[in-house]
Order: sequence, then structure tokens, then C-alpha cells
Amino acid sequence: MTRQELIQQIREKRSFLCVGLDTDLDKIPAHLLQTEDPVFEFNKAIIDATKDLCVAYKPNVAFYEALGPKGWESLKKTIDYIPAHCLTIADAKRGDIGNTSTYYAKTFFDYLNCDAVTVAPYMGEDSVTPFQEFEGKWVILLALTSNKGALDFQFTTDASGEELYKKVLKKSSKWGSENNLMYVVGATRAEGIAEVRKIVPHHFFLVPGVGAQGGSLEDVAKYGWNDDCGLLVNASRSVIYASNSADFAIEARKEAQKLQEEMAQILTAKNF
Ligand SMILES: O=c1ccn([C@@H]2O[C@H](COP(=O)(O)O)[C@@H](O)[C@H]2O)c(=O)[nH]1
Repeated sequence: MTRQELIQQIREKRSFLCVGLDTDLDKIPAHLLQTEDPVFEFNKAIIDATKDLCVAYKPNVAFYEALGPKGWESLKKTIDYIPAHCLTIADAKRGDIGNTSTYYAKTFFDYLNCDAVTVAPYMGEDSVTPFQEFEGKWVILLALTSNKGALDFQFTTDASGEELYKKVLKKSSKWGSENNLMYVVGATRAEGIAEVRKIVPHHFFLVPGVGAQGGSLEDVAKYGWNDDCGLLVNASRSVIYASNSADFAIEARKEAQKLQEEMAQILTAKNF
């Protein structure tokens, strides 16, 4: 999906919601465990219930890999099931020496046919650019993460007082363009979102941390907005585990709809 197509979807659906598919066998309704592929059955019901309310889905690969070959099968079936009008993000946080990164990229872009993959920048340019050689695909680079451990490295400063995450942004923004590179910026770091936006005014941000982690959608929009919206706000647990009974998809839809309605108000207030 191109940047223009993504922007068009945001305009039409009045939403910049990404639904996170962190599908956990211990949390899904018990009746699904009797089916051939509980993970896929759960995801299918969530996708059917929310596909008009969101512009992206983000399966977190860890939840699938932990199940071995069966998990990979569920992941592939899920990605194939996501409609083409939604961006498909593999949250895999990969990155290695160049030839290995190429094979990670082949896995997520060629084999699984995802639109985007999350990549960790720690190993530098040659670990990231192999992902960018895939036409029409996106790298979503970890910039300022939502977790407590972000303080361990990302906020450390050099002699000039500049934080590491700012260096990552300045350098990595030269490796791609706003048409193939986005950044992960945590919703739990409202003041940081504004700083990131100053350094990369045109790129899209994937923003986890609204919902279960307590980030504020209002603050994300206040500090992260750009002329093209520039935001994909992810919610995983607060949407997909709204209920663990037979009504789970109905309740997931209600949670997604609350977020979509708040997003529609923001988009309208911004004359978008
Ligand atoms: O900084 C980051 C980067 C990635 N994540 C991922 O996003 C979702 C958030 O799930 P919730 O249930 O909505 O909290 C999850 O897959 C994380 O691994 C993040 O939270 N923060």
C-alpha cells in the first residue's frame, strides 16, 4: 500500500486505527480451542468485526512464533485474510547483518506478503536498508518505544546533550523516504512525540501504547499530527480482549468503534 493509498483510507474510514493481533491461546474464548486453528478463527472474527473501523492490522509475530509451525500457518492465513484496504504490519522487530536482513525481508515481504515490518535500528544502516530494497513495502523503525526500558538507552545523551533516539531519527531518515519509512513512537511518551515530530515532520508514526498501556489518543494527535495525519495508532489487548466469551467480536468492535469515533472527531477538528 502506498502512502497516498493509506492517506485515502484514513480520509474515507475517518480512522487512523491499527488493530493489534497479539493473539494468545490463554486469552481467547474457550469455545475456539475446539476448532482446527483457534488463533486464525479468533483473528478472522476480529478482522470481520473491525475491518471498516481501522486502516491497519499489526500481528505481533512473537505470539505466532511461540506456537511453532502451527503458529506460522495461523499467521500466514491471518495475513492472507486481511483485506487489501488495510495495511498489514508484521511486528517482528528484526535487523541483522545485511545478508541476514535480506532473508528477514524475504520472509515478511515475499513469503508472508506483509506491507510493512518493524525493524530495530541498533545494528545500523546495513541492517535496515536491505528491507528498503523491496518496492512498495515499508520499514517501521523503532525510534522512541512505549516501555519503561526506553529510558535505559534511548534517552541517554552524548557530550552535546543530544539523546540517542534523536540521533537514530536524524541518521535513519536519510536511509529512506516518507514513502517507505515510518517510525514507532510510543503513546506513553507524549512530550517525546513532539520532539520526534520536529525531527521527522513528514513521516508516518506507528504509535503503540493507547489502551492497555494508558497512553492518551488526544495527546498523540496533539503532538504527532502532520498535514497528512501522519499517525497510525495501535491498540491490541484493549480491543481484542474486550471480552473472552462468545460475544468477543461484538465487544472488540465496540472498543474499536470508541477509538474510531474519537479519531473521526480529531480528523474533523483538523479539517482533514
Ligand atoms: O514501543 C513499542 C513497540 C511495540 N509495541 C507493541 O505494540 C503492541 C501494544 O499492545 P497493547 O496491548 O495495545 O499494549 C504490542 O504488540 C507491543 O509488542 C509496544 O507496545 N511498544
